Amino acid sequence: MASGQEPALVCSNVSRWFGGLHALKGVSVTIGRGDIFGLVGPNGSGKTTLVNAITGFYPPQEGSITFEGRRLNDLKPHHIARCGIARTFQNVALFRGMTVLDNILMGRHIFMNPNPLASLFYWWWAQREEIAHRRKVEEVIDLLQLESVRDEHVDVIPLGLQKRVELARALCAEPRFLVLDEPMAGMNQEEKEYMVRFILDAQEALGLTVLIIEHHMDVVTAICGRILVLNNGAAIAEGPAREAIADPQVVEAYIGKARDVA
Ligand SMILES: Nc1ncnc2c1ncn2[C@@H]1O[C@H](COP(=O)(O)OP(=O)(O)OP(=O)(O)O)[C@@H](O)[C@H]1O
Repeated sequence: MASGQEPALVCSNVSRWFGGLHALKGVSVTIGRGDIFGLVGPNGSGKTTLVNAITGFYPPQEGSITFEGRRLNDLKPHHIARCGIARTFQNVALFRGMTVLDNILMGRHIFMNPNPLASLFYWWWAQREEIAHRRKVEEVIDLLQLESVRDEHVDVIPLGLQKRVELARALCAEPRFLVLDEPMAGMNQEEKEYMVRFILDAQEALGLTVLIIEHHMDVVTAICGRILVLNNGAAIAEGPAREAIADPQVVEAYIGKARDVA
């Protein structure tokens, strides 16, 4: 984090085990407000596990995670979402059989307060709430240029667009901190370039802090200020993207994995 910058998220000595597997080994990192921060490492190095710890899916068993000064360790994922953290998933996790519009609208669920009695007596209030949700959804559809597919079923649109719909759904939760788990996975070059543009546009327009897991190093160096590199659950390098990627330990971690696979 740059000196004088305010921290958004602080992980201190975060550890997580799955049975006998030590998947995160005392990882510490501070992410500054407004940064696009990269999380990098070979397959199985613990990137998604760290994201799952931050978002409450698999809370850390040791260490602490704070967001804007508030401890997240004991909060459920939906409470963490209400604190202002939204995420997308490594494998597209959209509601099949539903349209693009309905999927994006689901991003508003953290603000919905389903109380049938209140809705009956205060129909005008419920209606006003519905209009506010729709307005936010339309804003995001505009920002991510999804107008032409809004009424399509998500099952029939290309993967690149499905990933953009997931991003739209996350943005509808009005996060201040956005976690993207491999948003470019499976995309061709053109789709990747579009996605990079939309992430940068969203970050700038909405003043977000972004944590992004990414395997494409060209993307990492293009959009991330700082990165953390994990290997076998441990942090092996942290710093400005180009410098950290060139660190001999990082080069060895990637070459070592390639050797194991060959
Ligand atoms: N829910 C789980 N139950 C058991 N083991 C898990 C679970 N989640 C992750 N792991 C294990 O923890 C280790 C780290 O996995 P993780 O998914 O965090 O790696 P990653 O760096 O995100 O990998 P990739 O780049 O392949 O997505 C792996 O050995 C994985 O098999």
